[in-house]
Amino acid sequence: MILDQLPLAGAYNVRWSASRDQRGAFGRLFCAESFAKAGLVSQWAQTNLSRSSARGTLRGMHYQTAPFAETKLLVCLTGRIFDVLVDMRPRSASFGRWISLTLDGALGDGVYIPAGIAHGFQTLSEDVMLHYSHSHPYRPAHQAGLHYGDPDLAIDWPLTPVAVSERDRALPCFSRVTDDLQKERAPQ
Ligand SMILES: Cc1cn([C@H]2C[C@H](O)[C@@H](COP(=O)(O)OP(=O)(O)O[C@H]3O[C@H](C)C(=O)[C@H](O)[C@H]3O)O2)c(=O)[nH]c1=O
Repeated sequence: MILDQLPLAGAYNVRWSASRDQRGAFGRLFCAESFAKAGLVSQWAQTNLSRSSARGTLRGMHYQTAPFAETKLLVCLTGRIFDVLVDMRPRSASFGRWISLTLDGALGDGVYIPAGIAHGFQTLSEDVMLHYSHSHPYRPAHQAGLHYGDPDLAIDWPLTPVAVSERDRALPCFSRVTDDLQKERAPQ
């Protein structure tokens, strides 16, 4: 796999550099040694599989709060998604900035999402399957998120969102969440 730094510090596009032959293709999605050498998380507490049926399905924006803030390695297995990362790290130069990238299951595209980043995606095709590796276990009490339609973030979703969960519809806007985070940014 090939790690390409993204505009948010510590985030990477993880490209599947497969060996191809007459049978098809084979390649690594993750390597503890390579990830540790690159200073990335190299141990996972949990993996998840996410399946979305309809084109336009929107999930997010999610993150876990401390002490269960999690790093994620997401790999697109089938279909295509518009993937979005929002920097929630109070001391980051890109605090409050969002970036997007398209992940294609046919290419085995992945993204490495460091702790402190809110993550969400919208499917660009039907029948999308994603594989998640999480650095920390799931803790419902530490589940947090941002509203995908936050006017301050103005995330440029490519399609009209469909199949948004009630939980995601009720998530707060960035300005409400960051009041506390801004206090963290203030010089000590
Ligand atoms: C993450 C997780 C969820 N669940 C349960 C909780 C809900 O009853 C159900 C669906 O969870 P949720 O609605 O959070 O699933 P998504 O909306 O797809 O969230 C996921 O997609 C967004 C974009 C992410 O980045 C999150 O890391 C990931 O949680 O599975 C578990 O039982 N274990 C788990 O580890």
